[in-house]
Amino acid sequence: MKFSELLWQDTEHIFEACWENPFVQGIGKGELPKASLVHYVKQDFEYLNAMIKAKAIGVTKCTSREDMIMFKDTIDFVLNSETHPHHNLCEQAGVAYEELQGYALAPASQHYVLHMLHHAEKGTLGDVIAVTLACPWVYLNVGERLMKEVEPDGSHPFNDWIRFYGDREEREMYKYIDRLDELAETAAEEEKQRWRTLFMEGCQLEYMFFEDAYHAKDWPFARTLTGGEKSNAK
Ligand SMILES: Cc1ncc(C[n+]2csc(CCO)c2C)c(N)n1
Repeated sequence: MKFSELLWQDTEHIFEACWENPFVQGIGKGELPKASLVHYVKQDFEYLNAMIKAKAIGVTKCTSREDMIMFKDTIDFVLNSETHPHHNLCEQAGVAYEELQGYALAPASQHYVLHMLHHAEKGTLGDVIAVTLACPWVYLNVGERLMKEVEPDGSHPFNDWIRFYGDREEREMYKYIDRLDELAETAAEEEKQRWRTLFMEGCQLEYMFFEDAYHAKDWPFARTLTGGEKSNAK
């Protein structure tokens, strides 16, 4: 069995839970509360900044130009293209994108970001791939299922979001999967177990990201500092 098949076996139930999550189902139905959309974009803008940094750390773990290009292409993609689905959500929420940038992260997304950056910094090339792999894999899975089930057209409120993730060939993601499969062929058992854990945790964090966005779940108390300033404010 390929290593990536084992990853899928470990986490298929989490992919299923992501699909059934009310945020994803709400995208399909074209109905999501404004508060959920706003929370999602606020979190995701910062999450994507962290993803860019994690991939940049990935470059420092490479010994070949080919691997460097793989990370560089994702950085390009996140910087230049992944603003499209955000614009779609902002339009539906009736809020300017710029207004949702620069906020402090809520607990689960903060955990996701710190988890990703920590393991990218201290880990191997395989660790960087494993800790960032749930991100494209979950979105491709959800996007493809939405495409099939909803068959959205221009009149669907989240047509752009669904098509962005479900309607494009994810050659880039398969590069990471193939590379991790290749690394796994010669990796120590202990290292492979670590990659499985990192990927499984990434899938759980993807689920929590949808769940907390839907409920706009934030810190239990206002992030007010003595002196009255809010660190949550821009
Ligand atoms: C929480 C969260 N997870 C995944 C994505 C989707 N995504 C982010 S970067 C990227 C390319 C990296 O391989 C993809 C597919 C998102 N927007 N937000």
